[in-house]
Amino acid sequence: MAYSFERPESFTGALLTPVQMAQADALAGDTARLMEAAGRAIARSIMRRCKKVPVLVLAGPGNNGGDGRVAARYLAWEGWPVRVRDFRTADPAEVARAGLVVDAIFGAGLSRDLDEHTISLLRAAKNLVAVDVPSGLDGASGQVRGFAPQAAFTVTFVRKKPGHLLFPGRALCGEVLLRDIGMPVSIIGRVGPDIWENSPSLFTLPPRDTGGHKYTSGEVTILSGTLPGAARLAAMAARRAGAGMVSLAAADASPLPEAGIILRHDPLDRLLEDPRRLHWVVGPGLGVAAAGVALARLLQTPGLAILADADALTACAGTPKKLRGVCVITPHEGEFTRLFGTIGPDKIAAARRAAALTGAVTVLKGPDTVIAAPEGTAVINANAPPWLATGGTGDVLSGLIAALLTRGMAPFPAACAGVWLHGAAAQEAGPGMLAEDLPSILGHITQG
Ligand SMILES: NC(=O)C1=CN([C@@H]2O[C@H](COP(=O)(O)OP(=O)(O)OC[C@H]3O[C@@H](n4cnc5c(N)ncnc54)[C@H](OP(=O)(O)O)[C@@H]3O)[C@@H](O)[C@H]2O)[C@H](O)CC1
Ligand SMILES: [K+]
Repeated sequence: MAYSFERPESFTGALLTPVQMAQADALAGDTARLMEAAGRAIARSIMRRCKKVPVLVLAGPGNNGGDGRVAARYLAWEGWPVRVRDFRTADPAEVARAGLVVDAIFGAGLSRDLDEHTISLLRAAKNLVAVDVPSGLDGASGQVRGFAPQAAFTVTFVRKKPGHLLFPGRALCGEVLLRDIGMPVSIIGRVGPDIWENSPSLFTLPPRDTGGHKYTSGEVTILSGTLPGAARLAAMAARRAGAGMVSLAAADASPLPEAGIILRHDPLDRLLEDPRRLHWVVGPGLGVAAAGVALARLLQTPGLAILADADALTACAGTPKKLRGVCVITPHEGEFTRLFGTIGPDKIAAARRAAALTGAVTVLKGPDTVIAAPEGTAVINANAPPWLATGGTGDVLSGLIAALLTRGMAPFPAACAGVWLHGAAAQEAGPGMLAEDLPSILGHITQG
């Protein structure tokens, strides 16, 4: 059964694949009315955002082309100089002369790579607005079929598509304007979205337990090893994000961490004797061999919530079934590839495959992080600024998600919340941010 969010149909963060969009169209059964609304929305967006210049609409053979033709009619009514050309006979020289090109060649019905003629047309455009998606962009995966142009903005309908959020699609679309064209919400519900854009609407942060003591807020134990700074960053994030107690478990005599973090030198078996010690982070800076041994030992103990990251993932390279029993995994692309093989052209399918194989909520990190649940629900995150891609930020994310687990969140919403809050904290920190700047910001944005 799919993970169920509250208000799933009306929530505009639901994403529809091109196949699901076609199903919705078929169920709605009134394409002409929807196309009229779509064309009007495109024309309005252009009139609001662009100076009045000669417009050339490149129209394809399907309904994407139909939307473009309707848009041309509305623009002409408003006195805009506009011409429509069938993409098969259009001339690149004419495209190059246009002040604005409306790319209505292919949308959801793209079925193969663009041919040379279509590529030469789209390459010639100097200023382009895309209808639904830039032609050549696969709306399901964000991948390019041969070529796709850079749009100034993209006008899409009903719900965004995964390809608007996944790279390289996200960059090619420019700003994505989502327009309501009167598709009944009940039809979206019947199609059954199973991919979502991450946002606070997907999760509820539990209130901090005002009447509780440090153990009722949950304890996180983070294994520390060869690079103790990584475990410390995770520990700082976990403390700020509301874990009641945070322990660093170090086999050797590591230097003292910050006040407030408990350092334990006890062997793992001894630590596991404490029944309150339920939440574990294994991997950041631990060393691959130590991580493999510790993970195997933790997995022998029933009832633990284990987050595996970094060296714990590398320790399972090529044998991902060793992760069975882990609750959340947070691989970046390299770790993912070592575990499961190449991501391939469909990042959502890859994350789903990994989640199904391991039984763990899979956070496939990147500028377009995908979070997948073992039963297949997937979420794409789009709030991470580019400066979040710096050393140590992954350790912070691990500690943050572990803290949310100790606060009682289920693994999937905890992962969604962690990824979103991580991006929000980085935005607040601004360019030039260091990973160690994030925990203090998390302190105030993770209140329930
Ligand atoms: N609910 C909505 O959101 C609505 C969206 N609308 C718009 O409709 C399009 C989808 O329309 P559709 O007709 O299904 O598909 P396309 O317009 O994208 O194009 C399909 C035709 O294009 C041919 N095709 C596909 N790829 C290529 C290619 N690389 N080279 C040449 N020809 C190609 C395809 O041929 P086949 O051989 O595959 O059949 C089709 O002929 C959506 O994007 C919105 O813009 C509606 O207006 C209403 C509601
Ligand atoms: K298009």
